[in-house]
Amino acid sequence: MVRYRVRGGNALRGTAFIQGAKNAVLPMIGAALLAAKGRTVLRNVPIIEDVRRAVELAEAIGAKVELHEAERTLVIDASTLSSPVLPARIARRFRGSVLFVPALLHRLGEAVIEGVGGCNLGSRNLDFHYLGYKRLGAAVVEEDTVIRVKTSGFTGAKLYLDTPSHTGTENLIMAAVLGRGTTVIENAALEPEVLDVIDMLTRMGAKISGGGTGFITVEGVEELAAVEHTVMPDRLDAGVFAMAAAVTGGEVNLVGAELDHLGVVRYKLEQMGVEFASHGAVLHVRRDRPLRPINVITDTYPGFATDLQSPIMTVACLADGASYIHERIFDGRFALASELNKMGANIEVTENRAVVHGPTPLKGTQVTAHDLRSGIALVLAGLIAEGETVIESGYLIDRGHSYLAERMQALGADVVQEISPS
Ligand SMILES: CC(=O)N[C@H]1[C@@H](OP(=O)(O)OP(=O)(O)OC[C@H]2O[C@@H](n3ccc(=O)[nH]c3=O)[C@H](O)[C@@H]2O)O[C@H](CO)[C@@H](O)[C@@H]1O
Ligand SMILES: C=C(OP(=O)(O)O)C(=O)O
Repeated sequence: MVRYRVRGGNALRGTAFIQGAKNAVLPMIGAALLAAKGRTVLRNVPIIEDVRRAVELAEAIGAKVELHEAERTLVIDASTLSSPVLPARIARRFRGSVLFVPALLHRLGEAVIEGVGGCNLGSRNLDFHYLGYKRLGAAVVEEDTVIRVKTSGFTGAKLYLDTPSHTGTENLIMAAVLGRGTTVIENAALEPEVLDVIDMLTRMGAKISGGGTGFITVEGVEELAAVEHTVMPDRLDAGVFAMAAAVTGGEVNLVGAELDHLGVVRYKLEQMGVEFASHGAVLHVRRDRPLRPINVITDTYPGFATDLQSPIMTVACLADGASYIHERIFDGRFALASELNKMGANIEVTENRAVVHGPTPLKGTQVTAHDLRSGIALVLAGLIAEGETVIESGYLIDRGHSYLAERMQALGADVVQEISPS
């Protein structure tokens, strides 16, 4: 059992190093498995639980993987891929497991999906993935809780997504890259992580155009080579550290953070009174005035990232007036509200809308992280609460944020990770 203990009251000051992006490295591990020869080297890998699960899953299907934690480097040899089964005991622990399917289909002609994990945010369908595989020439059979996908080779087709799914776009691109002929994907996701994955696949030899336009064309190629690639910075980690400075009235330098990747999140924080200044690869963030309330509507990139909706709910608890939050991506992403209310917040939730009545002083208590981002949002609440906040399960936070306690402590925060036998 992992828990975080946070004692509030310190304004954060100093330098934080932004980790590599979870939502880029996971599809990149899936992409590395497409290379039948050679060794892929991924740099700037975040040392998070999801990466550890991805390593276990890659090993379970026969790849040889080395995770060099101190060097934040993964070395992947996928030439030995041998099993099409994505075992439930690993795959159900993280969402990124779904990104291994295209490589299994190309390399072994079959993928057996015993389950897919990820944050519990309401319905998280995969129909766009399966419909896409079918249009490209696969058979998809559902047997109880197991889904079997089989193909004797993909042929290019015209695909569309009802909404621009992040992993859906990545998976259909990875399905098309080694297919015969041309595939067009309409209404594709625009997230920076998707573009970084396209960049890596392109260097592997894939022919992909239109990334970032919503309309992607893929010309199939015969084979892909193993390459070295540096994972982009994690915009969600950067957003969280910016909000940690915001809630505590602090001033931090975020090394490696890209202001452009924050999209609308940047403008919403500025409206609240947070200041940003880019100095090359260092993003300076500070807040030295009362926070103003805000309206947030989550959307796909460059809209307000749903993964930062929970953290900004904590920031809104400090704002002088009522903030409105409309969650449009997931139908069950407000479990945080009742946890913040236990700490003294005043948040009303009606379906997918929340009103945060600020400012309310927060008091430390025992709270539950229902998912990764509600967990980190409770850490932010702990930073400004009176007394001690204890957050369980810390594992969910560790799924997506590396060395959290150490990086917070370097800024002067009192955050401790505690591991005890469960
Ligand atoms: C590993 C990873 O990259 N995770 C991210 C990814 O998740 P993920 O890729 O799972 O999220 P999607 O973009 O696919 O899902 C967004 C919405 O589309 C719906 N949908 C999606 C696919 C599908 O086939 N059918 C369907 O209806 C989902 O139910 C959900 O309501 O994007 C999310 C939205 O930015 C982020 O919160 C996650 O951090
Ligand atoms: C929803 C998230 O992740 P996943 O898709 O991996 O569950 C997240 O990172 O907030």
